[in-house]
Amino acid sequence: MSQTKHRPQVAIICGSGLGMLADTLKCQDSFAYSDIPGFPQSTVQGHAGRLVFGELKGKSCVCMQGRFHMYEGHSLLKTTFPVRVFKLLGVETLFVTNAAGSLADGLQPGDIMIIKDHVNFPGLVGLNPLCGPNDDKFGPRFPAMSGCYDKNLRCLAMEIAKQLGVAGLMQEGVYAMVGGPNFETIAEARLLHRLGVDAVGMSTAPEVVVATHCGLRVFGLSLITNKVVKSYEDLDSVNHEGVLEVGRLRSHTVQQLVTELIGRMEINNNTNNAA
Ligand SMILES: O=P(O)(O)O[C@H]1O[C@H](CO)[C@@H](O)[C@H]1O
Ligand SMILES: Nc1nc2[nH]cnc2c(=O)[nH]1
Repeated sequence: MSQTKHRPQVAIICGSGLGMLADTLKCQDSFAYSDIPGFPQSTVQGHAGRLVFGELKGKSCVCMQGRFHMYEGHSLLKTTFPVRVFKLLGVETLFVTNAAGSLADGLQPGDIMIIKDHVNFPGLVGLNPLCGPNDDKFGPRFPAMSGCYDKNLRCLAMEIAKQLGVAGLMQEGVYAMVGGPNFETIAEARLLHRLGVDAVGMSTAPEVVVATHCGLRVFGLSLITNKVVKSYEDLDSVNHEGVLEVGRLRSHTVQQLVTELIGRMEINNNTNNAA
């Protein structure tokens, strides 16, 4: 903390290809992950590996330009370590963003899904960052997850989208985390679709679990970068370059939305409030 004057209230985790969110911060102090004791290193293209502090619309923020994924070989405790650092820095609200594939017919590449809820597939089989001795300093042994994506922030985001003229690109939906790093087989895609999943990715859920455990308010959005192939007749296939490209194309809209939302949201409201 001696290295920066910023005392962040809001933390932002940038998804694949969404690192430009950090560029909007004013009066930046930036630190390479390699210079921060205990921080893992980013190994994925499109995740720069920098922690950026700065101001956004009068609010003090910290932005992870690059997140950690389970498939990189990090333990879940490591992938979510920054969330607990944010809590200790005094952060109240966590913004999580990701790139995801769409399973829902109504979600097209370039659309933005406000995350209403998630299915944490690794968590369902015991791969959960909260496994092991509970640290009561952060939260309870058995935290509720039924309200982990704040309803007020979701509503405010839709209101802002209307004002920005981008409401047509946005809808709420359910995100599922799978382990990766391979993309889905067609049978897996069909299974996820039948289970009611709208978008799938390889991140986010563990961060949200740890954030909710320690009482952070959470807002999440998925940039839809591709349709997940669900038909044996479909010759399309997804690749990481294409994922990053959609991030670049939608960077301005995502930046506008996040900036406005941070500017207009109330701070000091640390209660979980989801429908
Ligand atoms: O979830 P983020 O970090 O946005 O990245 C998504 O994009 C990558 C695949 O292209 C995977 O890492 C997936 O999780
Ligand atoms: N698992 C998964 N992750 C993604 N990240 C971006 N697109 C996808 C996808 O189609 N599947």
